[in-house]
Amino acid sequence: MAPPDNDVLWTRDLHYAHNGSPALLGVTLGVQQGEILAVTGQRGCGKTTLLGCLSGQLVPDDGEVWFNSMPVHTLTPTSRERLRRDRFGWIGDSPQLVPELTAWENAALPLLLAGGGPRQARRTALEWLERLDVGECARKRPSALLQSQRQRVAIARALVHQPDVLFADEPTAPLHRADRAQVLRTLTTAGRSHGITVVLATHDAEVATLADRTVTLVDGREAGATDPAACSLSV
Ligand SMILES: Nc1ncnc2c1ncn2[C@@H]1O[C@H](COP(=O)(O)OP(=O)(O)OP(=O)(O)O)[C@@H](O)[C@H]1O
Repeated sequence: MAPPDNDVLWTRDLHYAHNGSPALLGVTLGVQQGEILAVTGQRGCGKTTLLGCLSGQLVPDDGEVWFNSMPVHTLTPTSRERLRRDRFGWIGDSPQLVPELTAWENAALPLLLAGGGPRQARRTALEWLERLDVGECARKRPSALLQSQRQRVAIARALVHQPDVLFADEPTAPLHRADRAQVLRTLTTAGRSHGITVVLATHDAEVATLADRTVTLVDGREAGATDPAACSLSV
């Protein structure tokens, strides 16, 4: 089944189990172009697994994932890798930077991997580092940075190539409370001004207020979604 025209991302009846332990039990949702969608729910409800399936990191056991007209669930590993590199950005709850590279080199990686010129890549990376208040760290390696600075560099790296979709899984987890609002503002402003669709997983209701829409998961299902098996038993 093809996705609705106005959804940039779309899933139908998504199921995923980690080593036999169910994490998603039939999630169906659409995300519109340029929308900021918060995925909320208690710890362990399936947020990270859902983002993993949407972004092509995980292949669902059942169900469909579409990015525009591309069936992500049937792509080869190489095509999924390319899709993730070229069209998606990812921010996790702990920054994974290349230790041998400086902050600006880390931030510029997506542009360099896409074959961009080093001078332009450096300039763009420096602009994002400035925007995220870590411009002064540009020449330092990750080991010389605070955890909160490393996370800002990771966020710059996720945005530097202006992805179509940014997946952010608890992006402010390593930040102090005072830093969170500024980083979230930068993220959402970047999303809105560059037309980037943002899918933001968080268990923090305050963070979710910055989104256009919120989907809540409960035990691997959307809150309010009913278990078809339970329905058929109850009629
Ligand atoms: N690699 C794994 N191996 C086995 N079980 C896993 C694995 N990753 C997640 N799970 C289980 O799958 C379920 C969903 O986990 P997931 O991380 O997607 O939820 P979450 O809502 O993102 O939680 P959190 O807020 O703690 O990150 C949980 O029961 C979790 O224990």
